[in-house]
Amino acid sequence: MTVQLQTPVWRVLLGYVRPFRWVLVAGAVLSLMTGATGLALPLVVRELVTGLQSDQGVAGLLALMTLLILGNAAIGAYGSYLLERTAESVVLLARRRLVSRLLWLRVPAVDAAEPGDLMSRVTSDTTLLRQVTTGSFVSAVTSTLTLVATVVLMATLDPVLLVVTLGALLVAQVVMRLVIPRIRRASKQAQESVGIMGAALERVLGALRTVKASGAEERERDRLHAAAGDAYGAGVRAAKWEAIVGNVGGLVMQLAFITVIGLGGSRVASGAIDIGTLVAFLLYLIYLMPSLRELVNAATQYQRGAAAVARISEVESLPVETPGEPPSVTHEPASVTFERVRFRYQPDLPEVHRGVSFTVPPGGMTAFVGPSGAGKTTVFSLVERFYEPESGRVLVDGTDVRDWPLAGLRAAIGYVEQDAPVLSGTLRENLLFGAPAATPLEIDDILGVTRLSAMVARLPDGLDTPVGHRGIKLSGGERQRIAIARALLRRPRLLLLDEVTSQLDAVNEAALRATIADAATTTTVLVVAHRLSTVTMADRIVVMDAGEVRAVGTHADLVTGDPLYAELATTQLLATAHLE
Ligand SMILES: Nc1ncnc2c1ncn2[C@@H]1O[C@H](COP(=O)(O)OP(=O)(O)OP(=O)(O)O)[C@@H](O)[C@H]1O
Repeated sequence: MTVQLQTPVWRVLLGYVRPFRWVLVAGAVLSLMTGATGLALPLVVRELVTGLQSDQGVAGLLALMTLLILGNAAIGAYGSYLLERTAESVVLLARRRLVSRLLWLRVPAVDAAEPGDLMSRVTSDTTLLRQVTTGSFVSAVTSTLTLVATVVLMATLDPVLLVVTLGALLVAQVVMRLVIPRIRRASKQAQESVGIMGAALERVLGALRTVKASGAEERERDRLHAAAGDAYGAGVRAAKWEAIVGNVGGLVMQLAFITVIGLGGSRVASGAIDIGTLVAFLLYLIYLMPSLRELVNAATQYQRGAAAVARISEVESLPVETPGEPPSVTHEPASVTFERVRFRYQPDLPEVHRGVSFTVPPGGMTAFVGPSGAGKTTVFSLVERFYEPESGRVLVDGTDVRDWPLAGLRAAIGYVEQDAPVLSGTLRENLLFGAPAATPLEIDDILGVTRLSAMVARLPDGLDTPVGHRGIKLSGGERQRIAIARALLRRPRLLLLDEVTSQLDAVNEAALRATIADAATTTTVLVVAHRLSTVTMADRIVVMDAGEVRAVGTHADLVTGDPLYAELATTQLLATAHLE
């Protein structure tokens, strides 16, 4: 997925953080208070050292020190809890936003994406936002402030020693500038490899039987190992640069420490500063280190987060559907009209519909026949408005589908796809998927109609039996009938059945034909049919070939009137002769 981002990464990040700004400010203030109590300590120590030297009472100072230490710990703990909690909230927000986006993605965008990669963006990339929120934004602010305050306090103690310290800070800064872009690149690669792994996993686990039957386990393992290896390589590269940045910083500070001790010692000896001041200065130098480390950390976390944000924003910039008004409840059969519809799936692919026109009046049954690839399933996809025509119009009940509220349009339609998908969950969940408000009586009724009652009765848990991932525990015919039952339960105005009889045995097929005939009395039924027996009972047959409608008529009309149909009828449509 390569979508060019318009908004700079920090802006996108701020967008995620904005709802929590006040908690973050509170967390930052607490962090600063921790810093301030920490910074006050060396001053108290200096007084203590001076007090001890001159034999003054130091009980008060000791009590103040204890208070500062305890206060520092308590405020620090609460502050970091607040920040971590907020960071979790940012992740939650990002995940919810992504999920809300994903479910409404337009179908062409889904066609172009890898589900496993999309999944890794929701699960893995979002976790990186966690560190950015606390590790980056807040730390950057608080450690900068602490750093500045420390430096100011150091300046008041001894400007000469400060110059040495600033020199060290400058070196650390140069190193950071060199290394940080490399961390970002490595992080992006690591996240991309995780996405590739997700996609490869989804592909393999989704078709594990085929993988096994093809003996492809080892090859697929190698692909996955390679992706995992890439993620490892990129992760190690990032770790290497992070280690360099972190330790160069530490090294520079230690050198500064040694220099300050040497130089400071000689300044104490010459009487330029007293010993208490040197001790306090050294303590500040020690305090400087965590702030500096945090700043480096903030910068590296930001780079990691930036890589993740880029991947998250790519998903957020994909086109989504707007469901529109809630559907009105009517069950009248609907009409369907195609007016010179031209359509291609992608701009660089050939046309799949090359001026398709037909009209289906309300009610009755219409069969679509034609060679494989003629564009029959595409008719259904356009009626559902999964895609939009390049030119021409698709009308349902006389209204262009683009002018229908999407939710209303789809509520009017019951659609059984070619491979009749069943979702993991129980049978009941599958049946109620399209009609959550259906009553037990209606379910019973539909089970009878789709000849599922006997099968359900045989199951120990009846309707509450889990069907397995994609209904793997069901037979192909059972899956098809459940998909049909699910569509019928919606009491649709328009029923789209794509090759629903293909996997049924003769008895069930005859039963289903009766069901379809029954449905056609109250609903408009469109079927893509591969069985002659289904086609012959249709009120009208639309013969499609190479993206065009060749002929429309009844079986009797077409057998004599259309050579392609006559050929299909004798050679390609599956005849169930013994039942006819
Ligand atoms: N999502 C898609 N992206 C790109 N091309 C597609 C997509 N779906 C279908 N096609 C192409 O569009 C053409 C028509 O497909 P369609 O599924 O409408 O044919 P069909 O008549 O239903 O065929 P069959 O009887 O084999 O199911 C085919 O050449 C197919 O390769």
